Amino acid sequence: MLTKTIAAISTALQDGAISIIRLSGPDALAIADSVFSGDVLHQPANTIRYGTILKDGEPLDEVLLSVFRAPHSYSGMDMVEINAHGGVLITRRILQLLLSKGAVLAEPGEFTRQAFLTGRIDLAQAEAVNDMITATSDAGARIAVQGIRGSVRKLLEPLIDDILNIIAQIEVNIDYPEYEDVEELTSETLLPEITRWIDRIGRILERAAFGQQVKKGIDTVILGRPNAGKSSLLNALLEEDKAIVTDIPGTTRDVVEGRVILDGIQLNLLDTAGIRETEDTVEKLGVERSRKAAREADLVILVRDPLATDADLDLPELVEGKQLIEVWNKSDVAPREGLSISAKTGEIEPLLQEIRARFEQGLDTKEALLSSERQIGLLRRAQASMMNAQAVLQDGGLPDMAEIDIQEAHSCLKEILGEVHREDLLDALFSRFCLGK
Ligand SMILES: Nc1nc2c(c(=O)[nH]1)N(C=O)[C@@H](CNc1ccc(C(=O)N[C@@H](CCC(=O)O)C(=O)O)cc1)CN2
Ligand SMILES: Nc1nc2c(ncn2[C@@H]2O[C@H](COP(=O)(O)OP(=O)(O)OP(=O)(O)O)[C@@H](O)[C@H]2O)c(=O)[nH]1
Ligand SMILES: [Mg+2]
Repeated sequence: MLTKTIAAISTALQDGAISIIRLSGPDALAIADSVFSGDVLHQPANTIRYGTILKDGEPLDEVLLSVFRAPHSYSGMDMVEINAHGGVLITRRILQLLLSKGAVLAEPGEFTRQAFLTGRIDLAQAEAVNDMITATSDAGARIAVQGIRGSVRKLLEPLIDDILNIIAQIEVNIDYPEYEDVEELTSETLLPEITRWIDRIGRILERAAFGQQVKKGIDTVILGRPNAGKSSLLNALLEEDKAIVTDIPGTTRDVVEGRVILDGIQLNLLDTAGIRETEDTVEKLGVERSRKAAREADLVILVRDPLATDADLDLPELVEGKQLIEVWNKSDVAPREGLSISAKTGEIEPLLQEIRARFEQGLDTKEALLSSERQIGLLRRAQASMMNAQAVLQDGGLPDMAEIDIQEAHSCLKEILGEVHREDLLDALFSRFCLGK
């Protein structure tokens, strides 16, 4: 796999000021040398040179060419970057020329895959590179840059080391039970250790759920009685007249979507039909959609109408397990104690502050955050294995009977960093990357 030299266009395929064609692999320098006016083979590492790309002696483009030498490059292999005039046609011609000289067209994410396989980065760092490209909010980008810098390894390595130490101790106890210098490991000493690991993993998982929300945006549903001012609130949050507002209860029938970034945190907003008993077929379907949206939300903003006479909504089953913020609307005519806003006049600052307070926590701390589905799945498996080990010991089992579960947990944690990996899973992971990354 690491014997071929790959090439790809790393900039977007559209006319632009400059485009970059990348080469990576053992023949990168030689292939570049065969098409460049200057001497690439003797060009010092990490330098850029001016020259011409030549095809059969004919000049194709005037370019800048950079050289990186293994292992000090993005991919960890020899690399060349050609900075061309950014037209789609000329960029493609240069790529074709490189392919004709023996380079192989890269697969999506293959430069980053090389970086992983040469050991320059771990798998969590590779995932963070893609997270950076797909980030849609400042908060998402902040988590990604920490990930690129290796935050996941920093977070997990102490735990992995602790577990490995215990495994080693169990094995020594099995192999040399009579050995005097080895401290004997009993279920009594091991059990609290395992409980602590379960807690540690649990805390990481809790924060990971938060990291995941930040990455995809917080699915936020605006819920309430008809006429409470939900659509007005959506419009105020978006600063745009997106949803229809009238004084007729039951105006909103279908779900209306919007997206807003609040201090770097993305809210995926859904305005919904007011919830009430109704015989109207269309409205009924709308109410059902409101309930469904609420069930799938991360955050429910319950809008209360101080002018309404009907009973408040009682939604325990809908909001269970999610963040709930209750606001009184129409503060311009009927201010209330507690969170009180006016969607109509745009005075919604108290609500914004409450949202910030709920979701900002942890964002500016330097503490690392997991956010990938793959990583979280593995972490859950590690936790489940540790719980098995805990149960074995609690049932009076000896440490060596819990070893297999502890080992399983250990291997899940290592898999997060890619220290054990399966080729097909790597294929799936890197296929989500851009071509040329
Ligand atoms: N032109 C260009 N811009 C780019 C990239 C690139 O590959 N090329 N990157 C990627 O897509 C990102 C930068 N990431 C990079 C990460 C590591 C190395 C690198 O050469 N690392 C070596 C040397 C470090 C050093 O000189 O201190 C190393 O880690 O050993 C380069 C780029 C964003 N911008
Ligand atoms: N005075 C005042 N009126 C408001 C406020 N917010 C909304 N309204 C009015 O309340 C009525 C209903 O507003 P909407 O935003 O359509 O209410 P809704 O909750 O979306 O209603 P449905 O879609 O029918 O469920 C409109 O006449 C709005 O102008 C507010 O903050 N103050
Ligand atoms: Mg509405």
